[in-house]
Amino acid sequence: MISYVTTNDGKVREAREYLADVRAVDFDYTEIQAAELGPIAAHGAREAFAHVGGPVLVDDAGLFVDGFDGFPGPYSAYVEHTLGVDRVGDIARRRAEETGETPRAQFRCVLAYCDGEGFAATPDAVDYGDRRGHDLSAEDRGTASTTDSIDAGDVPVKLFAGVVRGRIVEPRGEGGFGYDPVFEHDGSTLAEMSAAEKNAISHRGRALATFAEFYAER
Ligand SMILES: O=P(O)(O)OP(=O)(O)OP(=O)(O)OC[C@H]1O[C@@H](n2cnc3c(O)ncnc32)[C@H](O)[C@@H]1O
Repeated sequence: MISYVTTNDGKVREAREYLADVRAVDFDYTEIQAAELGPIAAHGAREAFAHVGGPVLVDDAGLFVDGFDGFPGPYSAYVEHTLGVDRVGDIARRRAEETGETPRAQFRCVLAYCDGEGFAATPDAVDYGDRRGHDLSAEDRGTASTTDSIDAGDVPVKLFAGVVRGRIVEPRGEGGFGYDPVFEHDGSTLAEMSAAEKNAISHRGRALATFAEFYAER
């Protein structure tokens, strides 16, 4: 049984489509300040593992707007709760109008898995999947996933990353959660998609699919 450690029900709904053997655990782990999602998720996974005492998955995600050098990125939750999704969308679109650029963005998700055991390969560098995402950016249709491991610190953690590219639009749709209404991928906002449609292309869906493969073999 894996404990999916989050306070966000939307994440758990999406995770259940990939993992039968999962329970939601509402544990508020420390979110360290970092420019990237990987270290935040890894730190959270170690803390959650110490709390739960069994296999845990911590999910750190964010919206990275191209014209803002990736902001709000790791601060997406804070910005959602302070500015709000609609205002983030307004600002991104207004800036794009001024510069004549398309308001491109990407969602990234990093899942950090920890079960107290080691992993076979543990390279130092953590790849969040954005390189591959950028390769596909021309049509705003790219999705990608990667895996990596980091063993800095006492307990090994394995990371699974996913990315989806798209553009910021006026809010549309009732589904999903968070920034989904203002993020369009291939003609639909994520909030206009069913959970299965979103999972098929989303940052979290890619990361979960890669994790599910790994877990099935473990
Ligand atoms: O930390 P936990 O408890 O898991 O829950 P959280 O909602 O605070 O999650 P994050 O720290 O990962 O913050 C991510 C922010 O990005 C948003 N977000 C994450 N995944 C998303 C998705 O698939 N679609 C839209 N918004 C998403 C989410 O609403 C938050 O504002």
